[in-house]
Amino acid sequence: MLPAPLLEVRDLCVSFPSRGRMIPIVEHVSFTLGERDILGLVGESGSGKSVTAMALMGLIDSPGVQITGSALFRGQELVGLAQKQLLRLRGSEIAMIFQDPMTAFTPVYTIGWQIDEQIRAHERLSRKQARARTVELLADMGVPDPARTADRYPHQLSGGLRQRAMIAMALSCNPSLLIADEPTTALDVTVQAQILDLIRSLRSTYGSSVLLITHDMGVVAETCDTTLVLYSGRVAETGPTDALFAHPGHPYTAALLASIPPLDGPRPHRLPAIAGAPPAPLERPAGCAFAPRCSYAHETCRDAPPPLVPLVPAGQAGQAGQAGQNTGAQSAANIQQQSAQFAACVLPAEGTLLLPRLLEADTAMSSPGGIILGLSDQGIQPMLSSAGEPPL
Ligand SMILES: Nc1ncnc2c1ncn2[C@@H]1O[C@H](COP(=O)(O)OP(=O)(O)OP(=O)(O)O)[C@@H](O)[C@H]1O
Repeated sequence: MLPAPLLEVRDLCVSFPSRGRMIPIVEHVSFTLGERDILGLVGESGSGKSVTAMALMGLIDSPGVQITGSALFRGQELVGLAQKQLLRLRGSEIAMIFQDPMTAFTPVYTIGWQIDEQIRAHERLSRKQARARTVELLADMGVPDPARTADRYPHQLSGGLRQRAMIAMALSCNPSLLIADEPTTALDVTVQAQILDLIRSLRSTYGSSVLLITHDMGVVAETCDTTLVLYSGRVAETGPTDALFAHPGHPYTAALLASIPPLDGPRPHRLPAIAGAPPAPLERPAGCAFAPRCSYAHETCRDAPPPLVPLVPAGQAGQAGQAGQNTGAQSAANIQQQSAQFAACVLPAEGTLLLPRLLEADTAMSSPGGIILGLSDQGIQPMLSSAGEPPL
């Protein structure tokens, strides 16, 4: 039996009231974070990453905010949990770090004093014992001369050191879950790499899982086991980072990946940019929110949001079904018999892009080239070989 996940979020929706209407900022977000996993929540500015995290932490205190869905943390429901219980969870089981460490520290006390106090709020320790623990934590975070650094005020530290000190403070209560909201955005590249190393090491040294919020696909690639791509408040795609980078299933993910500078080979003069902008929450189309910017959009993409379906690279579709990884995968013939209309994924010949689309069976069968994966609510199977012939 698979171990229970640390955090299981289902159908999370967050809306804020404005001028007598509710504005849907986050819509039906679902994901699972395993023990000691690092999940990257990625998306452009305004896509709802922070709102998702703040909702999980119970940190949204806007009047009239509506949060629905479920977020089970070790089986305990976070949505609708009383502030008193949330407060107990925060700082003992769940901690959060932010882009700007100055939001975590007050400028008028030394960082050591502030971490000592955080420790003493959760453990019965003397000042001396708390300070010893603070120094140990700072040392673990790679802070040089931690005893002396503890006596410094936040403004006396460099950005990288302040970030390390903030992570030390967040870890002072040994949280099982660390939510890191853009923790490296304000840092230069070298320090950024060090902080990412540190975050990666937390699972082995502290046994923590991390929900890492970023708009940087490079950071995700280097750091996260699993990636969730958020677009305009909705999940575009989620999956193991390696698989998602190798076979992006959503054109938005593919476009984000195309905008990362290549590590080797000639650098393009200009990186491709995604034309247009995400829709405002009240102007989100009924269908896929990315459809207006998507050159692959099909008519049916505009009718309803594409369903999130389990995808496997075309070559592995049959094996996954046999191995039982693909929920109840069945033969293409069965799928054809059962569904006049089904979601299909078209994999172009070069094998780099899977496009989730809703297509009539006939349309899918007549699509030229590539492999077409037919989908019923039971699973996915190839409908055509790469030569365009039915595999049956
Ligand atoms: N308290 C609030 N009341 C109303 N709208 C809000 C509130 N907090 C956030 N929003 C709106 O929710 C949207 C998503 O914001 P959020 O901060 O989650 O985006 P993000 O993906 O984290 O972006 P960034 O990378 O820029 O931080 C924004 O349009 C923002 O204006």
